Amino acid sequence: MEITNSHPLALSVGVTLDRYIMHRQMAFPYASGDLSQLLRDIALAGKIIHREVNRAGLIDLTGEMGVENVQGESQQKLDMIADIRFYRALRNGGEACAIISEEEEEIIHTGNDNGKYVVAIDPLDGSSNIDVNVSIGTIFSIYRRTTPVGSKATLDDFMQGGRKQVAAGYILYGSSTIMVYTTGHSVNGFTYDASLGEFILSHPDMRSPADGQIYSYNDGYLPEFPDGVQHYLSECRKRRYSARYIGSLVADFHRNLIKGGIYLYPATKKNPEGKLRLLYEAYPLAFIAERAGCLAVSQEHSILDIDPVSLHQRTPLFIGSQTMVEELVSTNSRQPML
Ligand SMILES: O=P(O)(O)OC[C@H]1O[C@](O)(COP(=O)(O)O)[C@@H](O)[C@@H]1O
Ligand SMILES: [Mg+2]
Ligand SMILES: [Mg+2]
Repeated sequence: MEITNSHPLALSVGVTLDRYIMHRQMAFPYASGDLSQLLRDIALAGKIIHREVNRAGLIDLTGEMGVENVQGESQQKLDMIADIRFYRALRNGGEACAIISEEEEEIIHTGNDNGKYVVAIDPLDGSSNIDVNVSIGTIFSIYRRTTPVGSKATLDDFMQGGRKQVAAGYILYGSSTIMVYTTGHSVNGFTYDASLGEFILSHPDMRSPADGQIYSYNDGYLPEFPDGVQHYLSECRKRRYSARYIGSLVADFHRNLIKGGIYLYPATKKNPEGKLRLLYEAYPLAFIAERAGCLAVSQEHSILDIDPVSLHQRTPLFIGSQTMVEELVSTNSRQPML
């Protein structure tokens, strides 16, 4: 029996993340490969967390740590594990000189003062879903440092603004684990094949539908939402759109990115500035959203145009299909949103 290239037993495994990154790098003759290595380091940490998430119930990784993070939220064990795993992968990789994390109050210096990049990270997004086996994720944002290489990174390196991100992405630990990221051009998704230990290109050049029929928000807070938002949501209901809310931003965002939809988390009494964090939740997802044809706003402003002032600042977030976000904003301009 002759085995040819197209023989069903010899099907190609597809384009691995490593190979994809290498090819992309070749498109930039002056690229040093540092950003490529940093993306690989993040993927490595993602593989480790994939393993920990999958067996969390077997190795006592569920439940709370019994301490609170800088947000005043009770830290889950997996929040800490993910935080440590990313710190180690970025420290050992050598490309990131500093990190900010949802789980840490201050800037974390990795000791790689010659590293050219800084990373803002939500090591585990959707913490309330960890113990109940619902999709959770990791969100990351990368900047080229502005402080001199060789020196200690400072707050300035993280206060550059959303449009200065050089890369952003997320890893979704769901029915499959997928890493989605952009370096400012196309958005691509790579599904993890644990049997090979490789992320494989499964969602090339992701483009989101211009419109959608899915809306995602926590209905428990509806009475506190501004009139403009309540009016928009009642329109969605009238049109019999589907209400879908997983309670993990990454998972709700990913579904809406693929199917068309909108995720809303306005300011509430509990979170008058909004709940989601600008630097490691809103900025990176807005960077991806805009490159996939979506919009991300807070009130009238694009999320990427909000000036950063502090490491853990929050923002209202409305993100999703262009037509839906535009309609929400115009509904707002007719009725006060906040
Ligand atoms: O429980 P609520 O108020 O609906 O908030 C859910 C939102 O908060 C988050 O869990 C915040 O992220 P973390 O889990 O990383 O703290 C989002 O993932 C999610 O969309
Ligand atoms: Mg989060
Ligand atoms: Mg988190």
